[in-house]
Amino acid sequence: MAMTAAADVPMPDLFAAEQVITCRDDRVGLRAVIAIDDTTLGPGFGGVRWRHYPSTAAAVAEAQRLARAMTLKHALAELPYGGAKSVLLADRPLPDEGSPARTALMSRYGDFIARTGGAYVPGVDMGTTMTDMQAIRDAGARAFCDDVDPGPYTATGVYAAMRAGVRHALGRDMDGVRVVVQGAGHVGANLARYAARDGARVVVADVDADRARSVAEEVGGSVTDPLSAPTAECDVFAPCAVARVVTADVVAGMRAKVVAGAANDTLDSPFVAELLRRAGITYVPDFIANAGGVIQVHAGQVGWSEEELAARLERIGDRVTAVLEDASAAGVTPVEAALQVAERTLRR
Ligand SMILES: NC(=O)c1ccc[n+]([C@@H]2O[C@H](COP(=O)([O-])OP(=O)(O)OC[C@H]3O[C@@H](n4cnc5c(N)ncnc54)[C@H](O)[C@@H]3O)[C@@H](O)[C@H]2O)c1
Repeated sequence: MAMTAAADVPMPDLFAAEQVITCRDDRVGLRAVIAIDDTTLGPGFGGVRWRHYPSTAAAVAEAQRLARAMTLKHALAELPYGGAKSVLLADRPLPDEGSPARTALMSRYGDFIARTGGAYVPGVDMGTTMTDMQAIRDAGARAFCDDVDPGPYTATGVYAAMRAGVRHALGRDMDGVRVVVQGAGHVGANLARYAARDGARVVVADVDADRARSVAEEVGGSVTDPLSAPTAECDVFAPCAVARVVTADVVAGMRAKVVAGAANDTLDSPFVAELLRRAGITYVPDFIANAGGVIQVHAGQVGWSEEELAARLERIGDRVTAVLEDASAAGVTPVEAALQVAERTLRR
């Protein structure tokens, strides 16, 4: 995810989402935007992001874009949730976690969320924590705040997606496949472990050199520098760090045959999907591959056993196979094929 403020943007079409709600309370320093993209499949579930935005328009645009992505993610993961997201505008330094000022702000935000009558269900996203969700819940709103790190579940789903991509593109299993993992964090480190366990040759890139080295040593792999990771010599590039790393320039120099990772918004623009297709590189859409975290949240809500959860995570691989086959048959990008599946699910 981009950590810098997005460039300023024009105010988006507010009617592109089912509902866009602004919330303000100067007494606690709250300014927020809730975007509920689509509730066809259920209540709009999506995290609360807290960061600085250059303008209200930029905040609304990000909330709407991320809410749409959640709609697609839930539809493709066959989860009974709609898509939503909210952003808190960090106009001044954030109160410390657990401080009375932060609790007051989150509690007030919980009042606003409760007013949606359950149409918006928040969870943790960049800048917010389980403690924040608890304060929102204490104010009477529904919020997902199980104290479980979703990273390993997301990694399990991404790995199922990667195996499906490799099978489709290269007709082989993971033994001996060269995988570059960009970002050795909660998802990437686990992904590296899973791939290495199956005999893949793993290369790790992270801006935190110590972290990259330690994960590489653990999995018997090697390290490459973060800047050249997307174009490194390999079979699979797995972006698990920041957004929009696959640009037109990267595609021109890319040597991987498969791109499969966790990073939301992996592609710099929709057209990059077409460039990848033309270059013969199989792109596994991020919003299918990285659904393991939300699947785990749902498992906690409905009480799935670990076995049931594991089976649901593996199903991500089946979905990837179906989408890649559809895309090949129709001569379209996997993103287009996936959007068609989502549209069919939403119109059912
Ligand atoms: N955690 C989840 O369950 C989950 C679910 C869906 C999507 N995602 C997405 O997956 C990605 C990884 O998530 P995470 O939870 O592992 O994050 P994380 O913060 O735990 O790890 C990210 C890692 O990337 C490294 N990094 C940052 N910038 C980098 C760069 N330019 N090049 C190389 N390394 C860089 C960081 O040092 C860190 O080690 C994010 O884009 C996130 O939005 C995560």
